[in-house]
Formats: sequence, structure tokens, C-alpha cells
Amino acid sequence: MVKICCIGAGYVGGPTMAVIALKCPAIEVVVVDISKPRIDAWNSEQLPIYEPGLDEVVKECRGRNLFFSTDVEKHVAEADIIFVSVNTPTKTRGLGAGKAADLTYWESAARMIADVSKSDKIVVEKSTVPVKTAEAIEKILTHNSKGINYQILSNPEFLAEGTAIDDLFKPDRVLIGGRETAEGRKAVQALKSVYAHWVPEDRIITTNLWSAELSKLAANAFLAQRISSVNAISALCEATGANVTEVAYAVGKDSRIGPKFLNASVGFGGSCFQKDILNLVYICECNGLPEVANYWKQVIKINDYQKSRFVNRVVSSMFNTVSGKKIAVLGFAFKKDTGDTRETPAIDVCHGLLGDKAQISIYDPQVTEDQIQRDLAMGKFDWDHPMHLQPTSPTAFKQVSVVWDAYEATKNAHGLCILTEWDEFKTLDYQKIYDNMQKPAFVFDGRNVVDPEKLREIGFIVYSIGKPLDAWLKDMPAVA
Ligand SMILES: NC(=O)c1ccc[n+]([C@@H]2O[C@H](COP(=O)([O-])OP(=O)(O)OC[C@H]3O[C@@H](n4cnc5c(N)ncnc54)[C@H](O)[C@@H]3O)[C@@H](O)[C@H]2O)c1
Ligand SMILES: O=c1ccn([C@@H]2O[C@H](COP(=O)(O)OP(=O)(O)O[C@H]3O[C@H](CO)[C@@H](O)[C@H](O)[C@H]3O)[C@@H](O)[C@H]2O)c(=O)[nH]1
Repeated sequence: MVKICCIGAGYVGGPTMAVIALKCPAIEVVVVDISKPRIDAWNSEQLPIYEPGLDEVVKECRGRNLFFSTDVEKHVAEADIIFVSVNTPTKTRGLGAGKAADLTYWESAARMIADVSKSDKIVVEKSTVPVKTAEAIEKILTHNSKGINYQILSNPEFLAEGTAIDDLFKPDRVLIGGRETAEGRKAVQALKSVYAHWVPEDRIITTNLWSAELSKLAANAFLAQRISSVNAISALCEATGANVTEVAYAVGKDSRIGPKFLNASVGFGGSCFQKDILNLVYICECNGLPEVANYWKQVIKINDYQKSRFVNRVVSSMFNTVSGKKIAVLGFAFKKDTGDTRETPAIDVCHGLLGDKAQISIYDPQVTEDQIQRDLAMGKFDWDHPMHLQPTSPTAFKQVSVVWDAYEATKNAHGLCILTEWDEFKTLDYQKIYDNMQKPAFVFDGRNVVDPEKLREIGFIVYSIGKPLDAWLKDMPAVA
């Protein structure tokens, strides 16, 4: 029986391995992690991450051919194929701080593999890593290889949170990069045969190692660039009376452009886009390509601009101050159908409002109060370290309350910000919300979830990203 071990039981390692176990009953899959609470949660009824469809997959295979364990060394030693899916945060100190990937966790995993292995291994990069990481990993593994043969493969993951299970069941492509040697090709075939259990052959792409590593960074940069492009246009729509939804639809109808990923928003979030673009920028700079680096940097600059533009809209519309005013925030996760808050634009928006001394009441169907308080207190990039290594949060923000109901959050509020596109926000009773808010009552829709005309009929003053402005907002400066 082929044995797979995955180091890192996170958003990628957990769902990816669960699907491999489901689709390949003859393979034993063990997911290991240094975090005991995380492994305990994977072994419980309350999985550590919320992902539609995940519970069913785990329930079917856990205890059959899917196992979760903290006994990292034992399972690494026994495995034929080792996936490494650990954190690759942005460096906060030293050379490349604020841009380069911090490979501490990857390096310690590689050293441990080298220490405990007694048989040949295929080591698969599942984490997103800088180009040429495989070369460094190879050096660590082969430095004291005791005659063991290691083949390194790059197999970046393209799943998106909230749709992870669907993405894994029907991937647009699976990408496998390997060495162009006989052993390298054999290893690529071995991994290909795992995916071939359910992925059509023409969707499994094989390349050299560096193409696979770079394709992952490039794909995320292209995706994020589309959002920054439509968000840049949203600012121009507001200035001219055009409607960004109409513009995006018309633009996306061109089959060369396509309709997906053109939703204007308060900004993109999530653990990947910013981190991976910063990483790409750093690699360009290190390779003497400052013009290319600056091109991609602009994607992040527009994203930051979009978030601060939103905060400025809120403050300037509400008579240039939100001091002491109650602002309801609906949605804190970085997108719908996940409880993940890493790099969520809600953090920046809340910081902006707190900077103007607002009282904030937050409701998100999947994010706990503890998580929100930790996020607001955390330093930049600290979120991307294993939970038990993150700094413990100091005192909670007293101006922030977290409630479990949208109506409670909006009661007596002066303004309401929609920051995540949860479906339930589309069908709230906005008349009831209006009746219970202070007047004039403001809605700032950062996700284009509500129908602005219907809300205006109720009496709200409405700002929706990239939509024609309410008469009230027309004379206000876009960026105060
Ligand atoms: N989240 C996504 O949607 C996504 C998608 C594609 C790729 N990625 C990439 O995948 C990688 C993992 O991302 P994630 O979101 O799953 O992160 P995560 O923080 O959810 O999970 C990483 C896990 O690795 C564990 N870990 C760290 N060092 C370890 C070690 N030495 N031994 C054992 N366990 C260790 C941590 O405790 C943590 O549970 C990152 O490189 C990320 O960029 C993420
Ligand atoms: O038209 C759009 C699409 C997305 N977003 C925002 O962009 C962010 C990222 O969304 P999405 O890409 O759907 O989720 P992620 O889970 O971050 O997935 C991205 O990052 C992963 C990690 O690398 C990759 O594997 C995926 O392919 C890539 O889509 C979220 O804040 C979304 O709200 C928009 O604002 N407008």
C-alpha cells in the first residue's frame, strides 16, 4: 500500500489530503502537524476549518485510510510520498523583510525529513514557495542523505477557500514540476498516478520544477491583478456616473477577457494574494528586474488605495467624523463561505474607523469574537505563523463588540458597512434595520450585495462600490 504523509494540517493540507483519501481508497494518507489543538480538532466532530462539503469527505474516510496525528516523525519515516504544506509567511525581519517568503517552517520540515528517513522519498512542495526553493530543499535533504534517494516535486495548490472541495474534485488543472532526469520523471509519474484516480489526464500538466513554482506565483498575481483592475475602474465609475457592474459585464463578455473575477470590492484579502505578490516582487528585485517588480507592486497599491478609499467614504459621508458613532460591520471573513480572516479587508477598514474613534459592532456568521479581537491586535504578517507561535493578544479593543445577529449589530447604529458577501446579507429585512438605526441612516456596501435603489426607497443613504453616487455623496471628496 502506498503511504502518503502530509506535513501541515491547515487550509490546504487538510482538505487536499481528505480528497486524496476519498478518491484513492488504496492509499493510506496521514496528515501530521506540530499543533496538537489542530490535530485534535481534525479528529473531532468540530473540524478546525469551515469549508462547505469538507465534513462529509472527512467523515467518510477518517479512520479508514485518512488519519490525523501529531506523531510527525513516525509517519514521515513510514511514507513513500511526503507533501509539505506548512506556512510560508512574509518575512518580518532581516533581509527581504516585508516582501520575501520566510522559509523557516519549510526548512525545519526538510531537516526533520532528512533526520528520520530510512527509505527513498518523494518530497512534494505543496506550500507556495519562491522559485528555486526546490534547489535549497534538495541541498538540505541530500546533505546527509545516508544513501537515501530524494526526489523533489513542485505541486502547487490552486484551491480557493469556500469552494475548496469543489475545486479539488474538479480542478482546472493539476500542476506537477520535477527534475528532467530519469528519476525525476519517475517521481512525476508516481504523483500523476495518484491524481489520475479522479482528474482527467489532459488536466494534469507536467513541467520542470522552476516553471511549476513560478506558475503558482504568476497565477495569483494575474488573479489579483484583475481585481485591482476592476477596483481601479470602480473609482472612475464613481467619479463619472458609470456603473462598475455594467462595465465589468460588458468588458467580461469579450471571450478573450472572460467574466470571472471582475467583481469590484472593498479590496481583496486572504492569506495568499498579497503574500505571493510581495514574494514575486522580491524575486524580480533580486533578479535585477525593478520595472517588473514595480508593475506587480502596483496591484497591491491599488488594493490598499481601495480599502482606504472605502474608509474615507464612510467618514466623509458621516459629516467628516465617526467619533463616538456606532458603526455596524456585517461580515469579517475575507470572503463568504469561510471563517478565515487572514488579511481580510475588514481588519484595515476597522482600523481606519477605530482611528476616527468609532464604536464598532461586528457580526459574521463564522468568525468568533476571540478571532476578531486577535486580528485587530495582531501585527502585520503575524497571522501567518502556526497558531501556538503567534503573539498572544494584549487587551481587547473596548470600542469593538462582536454579536451573533445582524439586527443586533445594526440596532441604534449610525452607519452600516457590508464587508463580506455572505448570502444572508442579501435577504435581511432592511426596513426593520432602518427603523432601528439612527437617522440619517447610512449603508456602505463594500461587496455590492444590496440593491442600492431599494434601500434608497426605504430611506437609507447608500454608497455601493463603483455605483452611481447618492445625491448626498456627490459633493463629498472621494478621498478626504
Ligand atoms: N489557504 C489557501 O487557500 C492556500 C491555497 C493554495 C496554497 N496555499 C499555500 O499553502 C501553504 C499552507 O497554507 P495554509 O493556508 O494551509 O496554512 P495553515 O496555517 O492553515 O497551515 C499550515 C500548518 O502547518 C503547520 N506547521 C508549520 N510548521 C510545521 C512543521 N515543521 N511540522 C509540522 N507542521 C507544521 C502549522 O501548525 C499549520 O497548522 C502556504 O504556503 C500557502 O501559501 C494556501
Ligand atoms: O471578483 C472578485 C474575486 C475575488 N475577490 C476577493 O479576492 C479575495 C481572494 O478570493 P479568492 O481568490 O476567491 O480566494 P482565495 O482562497 O484567496 O484563493 C486564491 O488564493 C489561493 C491561495 O494561493 C489560490 O490557490 C486560489 O487559486 C486563488 O483564487 C477575496 O477577498 C475575495 O473577496 C474580489 O474582490 N473580487
